[in-house]
Amino acid sequence: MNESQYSSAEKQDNSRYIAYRFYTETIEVSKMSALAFFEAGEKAYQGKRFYWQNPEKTFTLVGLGHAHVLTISNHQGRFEEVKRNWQSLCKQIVNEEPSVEPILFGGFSFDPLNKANTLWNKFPESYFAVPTFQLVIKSDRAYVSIHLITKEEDTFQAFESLRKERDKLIHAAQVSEPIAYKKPVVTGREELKKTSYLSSIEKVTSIIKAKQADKVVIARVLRLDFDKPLSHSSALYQVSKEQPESFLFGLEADEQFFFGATPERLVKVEDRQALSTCLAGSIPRGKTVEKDTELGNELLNDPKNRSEHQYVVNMISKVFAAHCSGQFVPKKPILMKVRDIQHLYTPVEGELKQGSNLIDLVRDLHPTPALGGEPKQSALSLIRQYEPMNRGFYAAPIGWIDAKGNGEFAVAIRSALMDGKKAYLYAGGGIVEDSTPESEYAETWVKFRPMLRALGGQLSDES
Ligand SMILES: C=C(O[C@H]1C=CC=C(C(=O)O)[C@@H]1O)C(=O)O
Ligand SMILES: [Mg+2]
Repeated sequence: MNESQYSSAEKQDNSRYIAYRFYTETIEVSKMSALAFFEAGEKAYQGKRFYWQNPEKTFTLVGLGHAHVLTISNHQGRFEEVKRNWQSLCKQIVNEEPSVEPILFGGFSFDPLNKANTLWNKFPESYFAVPTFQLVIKSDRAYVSIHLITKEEDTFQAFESLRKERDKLIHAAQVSEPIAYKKPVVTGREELKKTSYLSSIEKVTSIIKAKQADKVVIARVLRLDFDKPLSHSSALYQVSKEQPESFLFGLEADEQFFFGATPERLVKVEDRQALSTCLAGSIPRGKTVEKDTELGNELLNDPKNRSEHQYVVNMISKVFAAHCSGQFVPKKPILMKVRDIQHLYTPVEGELKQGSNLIDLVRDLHPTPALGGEPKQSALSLIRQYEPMNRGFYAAPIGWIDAKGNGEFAVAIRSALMDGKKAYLYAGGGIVEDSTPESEYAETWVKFRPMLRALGGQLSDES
């Protein structure tokens, strides 16, 4: 990404935004396919698009073009800066009561202090954008907004041409034929640094046994090669078919594309009600109802998985106690079943205290011990030391916040980075005292499955 194209938030103080005016205009349109709208922006906005849909499918969001970008490289204050910059920008919104709130979408990298070689060269360590064209589909109604953030006083011409462009995009999305996406053709598949991954589990397990940490999540990468570059809308389409009951997300940074279908919510805030998800502890689905129930019960009663899970519950409860009142945490986990895997699941709820907001929760929750470990700082430094890669945005917070402070962030797992004719798939697992490299390795295969099927990368003996 060419830095000079973007305003670096490091240089921005609040006063800087006073010169800006933030114009927004929304129209309601006939319901259309969100993916068709994303696809309609392929030529003009590739590299500057995003896609989001919640698991309930009650909220879909697509962004085309950048009305404003926040890239932050001050890793210590990155959450604060995003929060402050977004709040300042929202103060410049010209419209009194926009019918749809403008939205900031993006994410934070997993660990900006990890200096290992990175594949994520187009992704800044914090990367958020206000889209030029924003499609929101909620309660079965569709809205398209134009956002224009400018210092110019006279916006008449600029707005007129944006309206023309908006109408073209809507038309293209509404009249397009349903796209018959084909499965990509995989020409190669490689497990990167498999030996280092296996030995890092052994090493970390012995560190945990020596009581130097309680839990550490270790992950690995699988590379797929294709005969030609994949279209990003096709990648989203394929993965949505493989794991429909998840958050579906996609974020472009120039020619790189990060996407996935994750079952894990980091945190959602709606009218000051906060909701987080403890999701850790895994077992495959059974082929029959009986086998599936048996495996589910095994997971619910397995001490290793219950301990993996409990670290997450304790940590999220602590963060909620600091930011919320009236928090509710069920005493025992239940099962979350997605297509290939069952997880232990505990929802945590509370009401935001005065002075706390969504980004504060993201800052303090990330990474939960479902992705980092316990204690947090020791786990992060063990990951830096032993995990043979740079996670980039894998396992990191990705999501949106609107001008009223409502929004939702997911944990970007079950995901892949697409880069031309290559895709890098990520999966990991929680290492506790009684983990073994073989069973963790097997667990990552189950986690890779939906993405592998989506991209046509499974071998013939893998379902
Ligand atoms: C780290 C991943 O999953 C986390 C989320 C749910 C269950 C997990 C587990 O059982 O190990 C992991 O903590 C991943 O999918 O890459
Ligand atoms: Mg696990």
